[in-house]
Amino acid sequence: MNFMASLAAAWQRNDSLVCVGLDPEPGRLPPHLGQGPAAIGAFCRAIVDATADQVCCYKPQIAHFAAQRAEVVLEDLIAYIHARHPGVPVILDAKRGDIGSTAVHYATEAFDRYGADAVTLNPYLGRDSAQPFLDRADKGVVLLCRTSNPGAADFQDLDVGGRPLYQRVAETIATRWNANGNCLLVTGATWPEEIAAVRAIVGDLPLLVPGIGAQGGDVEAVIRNGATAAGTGLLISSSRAILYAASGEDFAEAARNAAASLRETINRCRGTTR
Ligand SMILES: O=C(O)c1cc(=O)[nH]c(=O)n1[C@@H]1O[C@H](COP(=O)(O)O)[C@@H](O)[C@H]1O
Repeated sequence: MNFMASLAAAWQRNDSLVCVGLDPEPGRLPPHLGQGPAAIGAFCRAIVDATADQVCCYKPQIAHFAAQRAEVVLEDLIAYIHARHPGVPVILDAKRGDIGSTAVHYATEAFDRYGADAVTLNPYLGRDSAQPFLDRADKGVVLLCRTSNPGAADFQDLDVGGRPLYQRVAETIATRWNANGNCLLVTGATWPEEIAAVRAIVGDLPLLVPGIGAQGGDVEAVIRNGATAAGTGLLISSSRAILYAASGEDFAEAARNAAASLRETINRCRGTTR
């Protein structure tokens, strides 16, 4: 099944728009797990097993693994998710972006080495930098549009012919880069007005929305401004608020409760609470 179809199926099956970000931080692992790559693997597997029926996808962030020499742990983790929780897609958060001849290798890395179902990209270098990813029609290509961080406006809001750059990015990707129907955009939860502006431009194109939880984004505003008419179209991502809900031996149970609570809040806002 291609990425968009498995995402739609996961939205439906788990009645969830929650994306759990897998961002293991060495200083925040539960002490009883120890430290190092093996502890990172055990931590992430426990989080996944505790939350898999509450989510529509996972999003491991590559630097959190690579910085700890745990790339093999990341490979094994993505294989583990596919084997133990089939149908839950995995977005590799790598924010790649380079000239085409190098981008080919980044695409191979994300999809063939790591086995990710989708990957985040920075579109700054333009169409040819994204083409090796766009050509993988079965995979998702998640492009930064209006990011969640405080400095997002520095470049993304610059006026380009009467409209801010991020709106040009949204329009160009939705109308010209999405020939295979495999594009998504990143719009931070911390900027709800910008989410509404992007939604108005891109129709039902899915939006990855990080910034809930630790960054303080408002779930209700995200749903109001970003949900499609069908009440989906969003992957609402939270990492630290779920991963580090507790630091003791109950960390996985606490993560499950945090993910379930976010799912409930989202579903209340979109009116699908069962
Ligand atoms: O592409 C991303 O995932 C991303 C885009 C963005 O605009 N803001 C953003 O925070 N992220 C990522 O989403 C995660 C947010 O983590 P928390 O703030 O702990 O939920 C981090 O892994 C960020 O790298």
